[in-house]
Amino acid sequence: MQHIRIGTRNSALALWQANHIGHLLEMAGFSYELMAISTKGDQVLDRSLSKIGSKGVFTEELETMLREGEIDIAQHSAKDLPSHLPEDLELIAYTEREAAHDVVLSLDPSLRLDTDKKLKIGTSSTRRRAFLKHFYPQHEAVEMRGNLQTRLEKLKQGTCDAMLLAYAGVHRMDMSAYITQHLEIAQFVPAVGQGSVAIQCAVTLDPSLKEQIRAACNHIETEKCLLAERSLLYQLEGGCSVPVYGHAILKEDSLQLTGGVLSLNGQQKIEFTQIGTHPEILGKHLAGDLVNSGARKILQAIRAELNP
Ligand SMILES: NCc1[nH]cc(CCC(=O)O)c1CC(=O)O
Repeated sequence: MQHIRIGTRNSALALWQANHIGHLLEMAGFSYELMAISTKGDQVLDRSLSKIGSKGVFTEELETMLREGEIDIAQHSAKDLPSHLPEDLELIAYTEREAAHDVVLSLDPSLRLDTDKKLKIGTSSTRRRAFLKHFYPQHEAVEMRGNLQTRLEKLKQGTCDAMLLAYAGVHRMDMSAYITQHLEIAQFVPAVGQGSVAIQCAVTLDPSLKEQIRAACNHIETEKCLLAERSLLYQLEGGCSVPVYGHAILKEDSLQLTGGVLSLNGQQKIEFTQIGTHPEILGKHLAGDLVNSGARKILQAIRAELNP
C-alpha cells in the first residue's frame, strides 16, 4: 500500500481539509499521514493580509517542503493560492467545490446587512470590505484576522456586531448555527477558488503516483471552473490581498464566468460575465473586458494604497 505524506497548515480548517484529502486517498487504497506546520500568514496576526506584503504567505513554507521531498503533496484552500505559482511545482487536483457563497455570522439571529442601523462588521478580506462599502456603506468594517475559532471568540467578546466569512469554512468548522444571512453569489461574488481544496506537488513526483492522486481527489467540473477563475486572476495579477474576484459555474458544457475589480472604498466596480468553453481562454477574455473598462487603473490605485 502506498503511503502519502500530506503537508498542511495547522489551523483547524486546514487540518479538516487535509483529513478530507486523506479520506479521498484512503478510498483509493492509499494510507496517509499529515505533516502540519504554522505559516507566516498564521503567525502574523496584527497586520492585515494585504499589508504583510508578499503574496502566498500561507503557501511558501509548504512549497519549500515539497521541493525538499519532506512531503509528497500539500493541500491549500484554492482561494489562498497566488495567481503566479512556481514552475517546479504543479496543481494536480481540485476537490469538489461546496457552496461558494459568503455568509454573515452574528450572535443576533435577526441581524441582516440591509438595515439602517450602523453595524460593526468584522472582515479581513479586502474584497468583502469593498463589497460592504459598495452595497452597504452605512456599516463600518473592522479588521478581523486569525483562524475561524479566534474570530468567533472575538465576535462573542463583542469586537463587532457581525462578521463576513466564506460559507465553506464555516460549514467545515461546524459554525453554521451562527449564520444569520446567506449572501447572494451574484451580489457578493466569491473570491477565485472559494470552496475548493487544491492539491499541489513537485513536478518531479512520480507520474503514475500523480495520476492516481488526481484520480482519487480531482473533481473535473470544479477543475474547469477553477481553471477559468485562476486564468482571470493570472491575467490581472491579483492575489488574495487585492479585490479581484471571479466565480465560474458550469451549465451543461458551457462555462459562465463572472469576475470583477472593486476599488477599496467600494465606489468603483467593474464587473462582467462571459460564457465560453475553454477555461483559460474564457478567463483571458473576461480579463480583457475588465482591462478595457479601466481595471488596471483601479488595480494600480489599490496597490499604491496598500504598499505606499
Ligand atoms: N483566507 C482564509 C480562508 N481560506 C479559505 C477559507 C474558507 C474555505 C474556502 O473558501 O474553501 C478561508 C476563510 C474565509 O475566507 O472565510
